[in-house]
Amino acid sequence: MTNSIEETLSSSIETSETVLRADGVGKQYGPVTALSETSLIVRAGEVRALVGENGSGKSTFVGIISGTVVPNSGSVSIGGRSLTKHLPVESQTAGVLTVFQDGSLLATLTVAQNLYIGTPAAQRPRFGDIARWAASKLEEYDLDLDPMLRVSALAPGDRQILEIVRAVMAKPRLLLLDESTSALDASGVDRVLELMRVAAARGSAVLFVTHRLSEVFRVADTVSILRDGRYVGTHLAADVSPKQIVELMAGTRVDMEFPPRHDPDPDAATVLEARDLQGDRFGPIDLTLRAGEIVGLAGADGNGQAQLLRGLAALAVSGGTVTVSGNQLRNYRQATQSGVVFLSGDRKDESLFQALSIRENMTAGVLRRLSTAGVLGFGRENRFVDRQITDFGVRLGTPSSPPSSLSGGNQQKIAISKALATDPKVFLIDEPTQGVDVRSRMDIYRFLRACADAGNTVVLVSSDASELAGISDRILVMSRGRVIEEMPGLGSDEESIVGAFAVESRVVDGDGQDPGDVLTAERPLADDAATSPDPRERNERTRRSFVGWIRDEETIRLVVLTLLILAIGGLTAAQNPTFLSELSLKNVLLIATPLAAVAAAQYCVLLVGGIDVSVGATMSLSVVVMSYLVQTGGVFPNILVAILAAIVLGVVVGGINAWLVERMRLSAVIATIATLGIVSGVALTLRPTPGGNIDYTLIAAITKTVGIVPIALLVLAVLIIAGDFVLRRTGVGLRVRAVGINGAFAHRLGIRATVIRSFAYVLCAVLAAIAGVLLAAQVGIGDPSVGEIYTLLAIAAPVIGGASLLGGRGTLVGALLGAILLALLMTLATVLRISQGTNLILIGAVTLVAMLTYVIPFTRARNHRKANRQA
Ligand SMILES: Nc1ncnc2c1ncn2[C@@H]1O[C@H](COP(=O)(O)OP(=O)(O)OP(=O)(O)O)[C@@H](O)[C@H]1O
Repeated sequence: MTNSIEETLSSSIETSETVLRADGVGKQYGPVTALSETSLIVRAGEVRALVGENGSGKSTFVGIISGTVVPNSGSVSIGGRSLTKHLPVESQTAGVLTVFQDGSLLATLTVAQNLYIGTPAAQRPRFGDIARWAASKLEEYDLDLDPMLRVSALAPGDRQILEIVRAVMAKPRLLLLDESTSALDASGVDRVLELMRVAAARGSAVLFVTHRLSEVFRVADTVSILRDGRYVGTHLAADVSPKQIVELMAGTRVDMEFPPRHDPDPDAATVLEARDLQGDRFGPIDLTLRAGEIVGLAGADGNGQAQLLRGLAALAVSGGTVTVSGNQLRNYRQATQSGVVFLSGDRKDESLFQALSIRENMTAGVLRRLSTAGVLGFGRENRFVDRQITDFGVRLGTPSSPPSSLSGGNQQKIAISKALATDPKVFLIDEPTQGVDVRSRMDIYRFLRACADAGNTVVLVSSDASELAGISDRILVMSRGRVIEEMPGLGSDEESIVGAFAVESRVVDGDGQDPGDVLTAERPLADDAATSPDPRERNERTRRSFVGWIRDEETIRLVVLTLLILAIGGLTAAQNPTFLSELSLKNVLLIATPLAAVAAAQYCVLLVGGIDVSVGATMSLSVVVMSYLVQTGGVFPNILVAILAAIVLGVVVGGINAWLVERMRLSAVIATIATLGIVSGVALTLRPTPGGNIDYTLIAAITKTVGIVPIALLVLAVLIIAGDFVLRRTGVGLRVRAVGINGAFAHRLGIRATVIRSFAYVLCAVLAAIAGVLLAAQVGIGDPSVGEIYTLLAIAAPVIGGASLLGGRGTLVGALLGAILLALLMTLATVLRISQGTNLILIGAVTLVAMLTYVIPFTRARNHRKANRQA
């Protein structure tokens, strides 16, 4: 075998254009060398596999090429164009599209919006045409998905394929796939390999990372190997065997035998018994698990295997019983007390505590064992952690780092070691070797077998049928949420397992039975709903078209909020008819004007996932500045000068906030609390006590009304509606919302998330300073603390209007209505002659009612949808 890539490849891919050239690239994370001196060339039309053990630097290499990781050394060029900025947008412009290990689909956006946002700008349709465009693309790639469906409603396998289709359909120069088949079953893998072939046939260079070596031999022309962050070599796939590749990856001989199985013992003690068990997408199911056995759950993706596994841990169960050693389980707490441990396939959100260190994650389940009289023994803890790291072959920098510093496979090893350390009686594990290299996979199989041999039971779900065949004593094949066949593990193989659920599909296709009875491998449960003639399905469609008619949930919120304002107004008028007088209503709207401006300001940062608690102080400072600049008899008693000064003030304060949050990486709350202090201090220094009369021309201009509505509020309303139009009906708006939904994913998609967030902070401060101008006209004097009460009101108003502190949600109009509602409530003390205290209680209570009004119906609607899907 040769290590010279050029000589090896020139014979096969011959004279094709060089697409990717990486020369000596390296990356260091503190003491960890993730990648060193790696040089690769990939040509047009070539499918290259990149393999290596966990932590060998594959994702780092993919990250460098796609612009998400900045290398410490070396150079990269795409199609002859050097990458110098190392940003996703630069790589994408050069023609690189990447499907990342943990994805980059935005769950709360629709399929169509996700397709749009991940497609290079030059190939995107007009924003108004995205539904039709997406439908035609989905049809072209034979993907049976509703373009208007939210991605969160898709099965994991469908998400993975959607993401790959999105990249392939853009015909990139270089297609990068980082473990893109890890959650796919056999038919899903077939599709992805086919998509790679299509991309290569069209002239793309394809580089894919995988731990499934069978894929290398099915699709790759060439294979490059990394070991411990170093480039080992590149070979023609036809010239090497799986065993050779494994040994090149490990640098040593590797035993690839599954651990030996014993004959099943029918007299072994029952450990877990499930009767009529049912829940989301599965059941009713009867199951008996015995001591010493490993049971595999097989089936096409989305047929209830993962849900049944959760059900056995008493999670999300809607009926039936689970009994462990005679104790009936009512919840997961009881399950864990009875020795049941469930390890989810979602290691990022459910298996590891991301905020804790690797060490804390490893010891979380065994603290009692490592403690004396409730005090953790450091020596014992260190010895335990060191042993686990060695036993599970974890490659890491230091155990005090967070799990995010580990490669994907090493995170999985930590998750498994953490679960096994608790000596589970029943170990329920979803995708145990997802993202794990071949050698470590064998180690994990041995650990699972040892767990069973100790008299416990292991149940695993895996999309890899050969894994189930190799490790399981019994295999339960599931279809449409039921167990349709049981087969012994011994003697089974990938073909016989996949054949068991594929037969179901042939039966349906062949004799035309009701497709609702049996789920096909091609049409899993989640998609099945789209074509089923079930009456509940019709209800769901009617509901969807109703929601479509009134646009969406955000619109429902606006309607509810308007009704709430009218109801409170009506009740107040019934108590005190003078409330409906022109003067009284005008008063409410005047109070609402600066509040609406600062609420819109706050919404700008909330939308992109930030928060600015300095807005009230900025308003105060703006009022103080106005009291000098546009005071009676002053030099510039002019509204334009006032606005200009507010813009300058806002740019300075917002610029500082943006710098602290985006550049210095301070938490938004902490950073803006600091600016709140500084800005308040400046206001107090300029005007230690209230003083300086604001010029009447400014007051008159700002408090002028048309009927009962202040002109300033009308102008604001027009700007707010225009803002919402841009945010919800244009591609620019979608990209801004994407930053709030998931900033990291938006960055991967080539969206300049940092620039957008920085701009949001500046815009927020500018609007807050303008709100200060509006307030100055109302208070008429330079009061240095007049803005204080707006600090919290500015957050409450947009949140009442549907914004989320987590970003990406709500509308500007919602913030406006929230401000009007709060202004209305603030006037009640005078109108209803109630005490300030009672008024505050009322404001709090109505705010809560407003929020609950949204939450309850939507939670019900969600449950209703879920129930329909389960049916
Ligand atoms: N952000 C980070 N901070 C610190 N160390 C990191 C970081 N990202 C990766 N590493 C380290 O760099 C090394 C290479 O990681 P990388 O993710 O490239 O490996 P990989 O080959 O893709 O592994 P896997 O197959 O498990 O996904 C690992 O040891 C990992 O712990």
